[in-house]
Amino acid sequence: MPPALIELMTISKLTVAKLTSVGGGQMARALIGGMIAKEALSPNQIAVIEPTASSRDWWSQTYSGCQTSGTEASGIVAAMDNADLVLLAVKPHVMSHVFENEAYNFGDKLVISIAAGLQLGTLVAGVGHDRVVRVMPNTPSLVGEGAAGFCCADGVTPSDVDNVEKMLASVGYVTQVSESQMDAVTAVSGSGPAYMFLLIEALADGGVAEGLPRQTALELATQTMLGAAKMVRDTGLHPGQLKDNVCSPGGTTIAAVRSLEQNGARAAMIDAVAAAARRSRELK
Ligand SMILES: NC(=O)C1=CN([C@@H]2O[C@H](COP(=O)(O)OP(=O)(O)OC[C@H]3O[C@@H](n4cnc5c(N)ncnc54)[C@H](OP(=O)(O)O)[C@@H]3O)[C@@H](O)[C@H]2O)C=CC1
Ligand SMILES: O=C(O)[C@@H]1CCC=N1
Repeated sequence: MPPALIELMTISKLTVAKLTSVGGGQMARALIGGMIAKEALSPNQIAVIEPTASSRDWWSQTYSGCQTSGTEASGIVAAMDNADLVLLAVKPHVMSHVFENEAYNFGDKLVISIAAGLQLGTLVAGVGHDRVVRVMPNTPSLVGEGAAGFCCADGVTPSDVDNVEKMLASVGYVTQVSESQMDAVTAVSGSGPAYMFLLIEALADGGVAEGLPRQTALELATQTMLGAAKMVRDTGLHPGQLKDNVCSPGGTTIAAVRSLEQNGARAAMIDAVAAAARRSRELK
C-alpha cells in the first residue's frame, strides 16, 4: 500500500483541550477549518488572536463557539488562558513582534509554528522553551487533502509527536522530516498548490483557446488534475508509466508532450521549486 494511504487511515481524535491560533489568516483558516470539518476538533476548543475585527467576525460567525481576541494584552491573555496547544500562524516577519510581546506566556505549552523559513532555533529562542514543532502545511488541508512535513525541537515528547501527526493526518498526508529538509518541503508542498492552480488555469486557458466555454474548460481541467493525482497516489505506479499509458503512438498526447518538453516545462518546474527553497532559506 502506498505510504499516503497508510497515513490517511490513521485519522483519530486529538488529545487537545484548547488550541489557540496566533493569526487567523489563510493558512490558519485552512488548517483549523479542515480539522473542524473532519471533527478532529470542535469550534469551542479554538481561540484565535487576530488584529483585524472583520477577521475576528469571520471566525466567530463561521464557527459558532470559537473564542476570538484582538492583539491587545488583555485579549492575548484571555486567548492563551488554558490553551495546551499554540499555533503560530502569522507571517514570518511578524513572528518577532509576537515573541517580543510580554502578554504572551507560552509556559510549557506545545507550540507549533507554520511560518515558512523560521528555524527551530529561532522559534525556541522566541518561545522560551523547546517544546516546539515546525510544520509546513498547505491550503488543501481545508478540504482534507493537505500535505505537511514537520520537524521537532528537543523538548517535544513522543505523545506530542503523536498529537501533531493526528492533527495533520486528520486533514491529509503528513510526514516527519529532518529540519534540513524543511525548505524543500516548503518548496514542493507548501507552495505547491499555487503551481497546481496555475497549471489548472493554464490548461483551461488552452481549452478556451480551442473553443470550449470557460466553465466547461475549467471543470475538465480541474477534474483532470484531481484524477491524475489520485491515480499516482492510489495505484502507486510511477508517474512516467502513467504518462506513457496516455500516449498513443503517433497520437495527440505525445504531440503535446513533445511541445511541453520543447518549452522546458519540466525544467521550469524544477527551477520553480529551487526558487521557493532559496526564498525559504532566506526567511530564517
Ligand atoms: N498561505 C499558505 O499557503 C501557507 C502559509 N504558511 C505560513 O503561514 C503563515 C501565515 O500565512 P497566511 O495565513 O498565508 O497569511 P495571512 O496574512 O493570511 O494570515 C496571517 C494573519 O496574521 C494576522 N496578524 C498580523 N499581525 C498579527 C499579530 N501581531 N498577532 C496575531 N495575528 C496577527 C494577520 O492579520 P492582518 O491581515 O490584519 O494583518 C493575518 O490575518 C506564514 O508564516 C506562512 O509562511 C505555511 C504554509 C502555507
Ligand atoms: O508563500 C509563502 O511564503 C507561504 C509559505 C508556503 C506557502 N505560502
